[in-house]
Amino acid sequence: MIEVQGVSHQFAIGKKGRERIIPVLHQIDMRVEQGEIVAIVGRSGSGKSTLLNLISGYIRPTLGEIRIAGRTVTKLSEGQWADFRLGHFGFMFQSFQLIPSMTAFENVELPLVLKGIDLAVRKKRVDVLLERVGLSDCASHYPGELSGGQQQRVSVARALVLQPPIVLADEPTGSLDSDNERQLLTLIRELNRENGITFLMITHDEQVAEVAHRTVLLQDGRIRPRPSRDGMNGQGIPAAQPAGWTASLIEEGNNR
Ligand SMILES: Nc1ncnc2c1ncn2[C@@H]1O[C@H](COP(=O)(O)OP(=O)(O)OP(=O)(O)O)[C@@H](O)[C@H]1O
Repeated sequence: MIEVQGVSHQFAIGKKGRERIIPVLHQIDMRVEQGEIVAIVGRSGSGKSTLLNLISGYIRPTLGEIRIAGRTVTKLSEGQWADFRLGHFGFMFQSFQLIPSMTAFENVELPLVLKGIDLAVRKKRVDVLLERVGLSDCASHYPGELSGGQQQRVSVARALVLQPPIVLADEPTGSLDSDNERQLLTLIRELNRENGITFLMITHDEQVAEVAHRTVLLQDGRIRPRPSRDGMNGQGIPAAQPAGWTASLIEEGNNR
């Protein structure tokens, strides 16, 4: 599903002609199978966000190739990337990134509006998702009227509204207390199991890493083997057979 092959990345900072080169990632090879939950862990500055930004096409690798769902995305133009992102990724962030002047319903609906989806379909999809994340009663609330855990669940619903096969998450539980963190992790596991969604998550948090099928450790821009719970080296644990999007979350009958 996601294949990173021989990817290296360096940033150039400073004035043109007098740039300083900062090598960040070195020869990264990584595969994420459909239906896996994979956690990327590593110390601050080890290159986790850079790797996620490369996979989501916000930056291009200095060297190497990335394939997602069989497509070589490192060759896409900016415009093609924008379309590809909409069709393949949902995003979750530590800071939720909800729009404060929009209700929970409108925040979740926004990607559908941007995609030009019809009002009746939008309403049905948003209602189903808000119910799925346990927030039907809060549809008309503004983010400022919701707890941190509820805001993060709105952002999960928004990440899923275009039915992406992959969710990329950067410290998704970073600003949650332990109860809300537990609830969110349970939700992620259920969404993975019931709908076959692939999750690739950056985390500093062992609890988050524990819901993952496996963990990838980045150290100084290189992938290091990290023992997994069953004693394998963290690469290649077979993914659970995903049920697919049509299973239970969205029941419109016209999905992938
Ligand atoms: N746009 C940029 N320009 C120059 N250097 C950058 C840029 N983005 C990241 N870096 C550098 O790349 C290195 C890796 O940063 P990155 O954000 O990928 O690490 P990280 O593992 O995600 O860290 P953290 O856990 O603190 O978020 C750091 O030394 C950082 O300063």
